[in-house]
Amino acid sequence: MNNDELSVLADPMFEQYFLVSPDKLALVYEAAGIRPDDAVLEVGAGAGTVARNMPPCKSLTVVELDTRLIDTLRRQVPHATVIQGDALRLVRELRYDVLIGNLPNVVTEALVDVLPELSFRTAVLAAGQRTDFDRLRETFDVSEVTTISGADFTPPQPSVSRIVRLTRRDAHTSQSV
Ligand SMILES: C[S@@+](CC[C@H](N)C(=O)[O-])C[C@H]1O[C@@H](n2cnc3c(N)ncnc32)[C@H](O)[C@@H]1O
Repeated sequence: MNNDELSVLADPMFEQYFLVSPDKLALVYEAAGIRPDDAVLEVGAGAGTVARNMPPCKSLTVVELDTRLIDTLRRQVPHATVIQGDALRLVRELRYDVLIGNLPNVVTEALVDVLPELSFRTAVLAAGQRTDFDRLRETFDVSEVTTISGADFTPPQPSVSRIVRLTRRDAHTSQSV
């Protein structure tokens, strides 16, 4: 799927900017630390530009709210389980080791509130400059991976987002023992 086709699909009402920068995608995959036996969940999967090159894993599930994008996701990521629905509900219902998300900022804010209740190992999330991750530091190691904006996306995203990595502290401890 080329950039013109992605631009036609994008709906600003849903803050649909699709991450296409190979360099930034590589940083997302590296930060996620996906292992071959991991179940991976991507929320707000858009047109599948992140999911289509996800590193090998046991299973890949992608969630997207916009019904218009579901057929595109099925075509772009044929090996994934594609679910149409609300990420805020599905993150609680599904089981996964790694969570990846680039949701609208208001949805990410709500997602951050529920993260401590969930049982994933690592999350890599795009977030606005104002999203406060400090409240998660008791439960997670929090680090900023990079920023994404402008031509990293198709169509270009006017604002700057941060890519933030969260690793559960107890998962970190058990790996290093
Ligand atoms: C900025 S786009 C990112 C798409 C893709 N992850 C990427 O980086 O190319 C955000 C996506 O989240 C979807 N979205 C918005 N609210 C959502 C929700 N509550 N649950 C699931 N997806 C949602 C939008 O339809 C849109 O496709």
